[in-house]
Amino acid sequence: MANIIQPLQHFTKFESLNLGNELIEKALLYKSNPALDKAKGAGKRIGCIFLNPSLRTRISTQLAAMNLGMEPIVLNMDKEGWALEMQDGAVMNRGTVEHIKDAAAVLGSYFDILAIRAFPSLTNKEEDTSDFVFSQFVKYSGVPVVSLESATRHPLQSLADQITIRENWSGKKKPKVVLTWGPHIKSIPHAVANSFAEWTIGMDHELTITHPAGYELDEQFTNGATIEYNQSKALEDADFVYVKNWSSFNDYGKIICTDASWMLTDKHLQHAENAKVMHCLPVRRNLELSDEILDGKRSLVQMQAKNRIFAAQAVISHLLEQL
Ligand SMILES: NCCC[C@H](NC(=O)CCC(=O)O)C(=O)O
Ligand SMILES: NC(=O)OP(=O)(O)O
Repeated sequence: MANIIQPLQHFTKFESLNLGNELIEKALLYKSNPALDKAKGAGKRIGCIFLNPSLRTRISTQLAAMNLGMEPIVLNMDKEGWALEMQDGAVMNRGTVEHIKDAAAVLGSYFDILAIRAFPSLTNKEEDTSDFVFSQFVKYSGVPVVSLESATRHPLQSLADQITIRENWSGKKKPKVVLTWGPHIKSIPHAVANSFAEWTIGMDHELTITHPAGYELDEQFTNGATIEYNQSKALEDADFVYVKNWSSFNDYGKIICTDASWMLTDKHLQHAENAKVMHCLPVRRNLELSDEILDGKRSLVQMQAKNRIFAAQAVISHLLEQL
């Protein structure tokens, strides 16, 4: 394949329009021929470390690595690893068994690339917004690190989402993309919403974000988007509607609205006839998003999930070129 345009040390966030386009094109090439670079990662290993549950990210990242001839090894660190100590200088005379600086350095010595999932606590805003846990792995492992969803971002999901938008848009104008908050019963992280906004704006689409008052996201991710508190107004003439719950960012981690009328149904899209609907999954059916939408023609959710393989393959391939 062609030489890389923009080098990348770690894959943790949106970097540039150029790199975004390069990764989307690479992913689409892999989608049409998954075995295109099947010898590229021969003799190399990727460690996929999960501190939280996962279906798509866990499997798609392994498939992506295998398509490149790499060997993936998964560690469910939350269940199978030792309890990790994160604080520098801690006297470890309580529950934690192993310091992150020791564990991350060991993992770095075992693998050529590390991939880490580390969700936020949703109770400690400062630690979460600085991506403290994820950053410790980056700091101490000494190898390229891929985010499998950190406290603040989910870039492999966002890349798969942008690939899906690219495949489903042939209009001449910029597509109108709407990110709409949907109800949920639990406190949910901001990472998917932050990252989707960051990538959608970065890829130069028109983004409108709609949510109840009090659900404003961290502005560093939404600068450049239109914020519209009236959901029906926001949805008018939408080309893509991304549904996602997140907890309050200002009143950190709190649920401040449970209004069921925010759940997206076909009726909400009466002024957006051609709108396609997206969700990262897992989705709480008939709470966040109705069955009629998820099982209907508008839904892109299965395509998004499939594209996770090729998003990961493009990213791992890019990193392999720099090893
Ligand atoms: N990785 C994709 C989404 C992960 C997470 N969802 C969740 O925690 C759902 C949990 C539940 O529905 O009980 C989120 O939205 O950030
Ligand atoms: N969309 C997504 O990241 O799914 P998992 O949490 O199942 O990996």
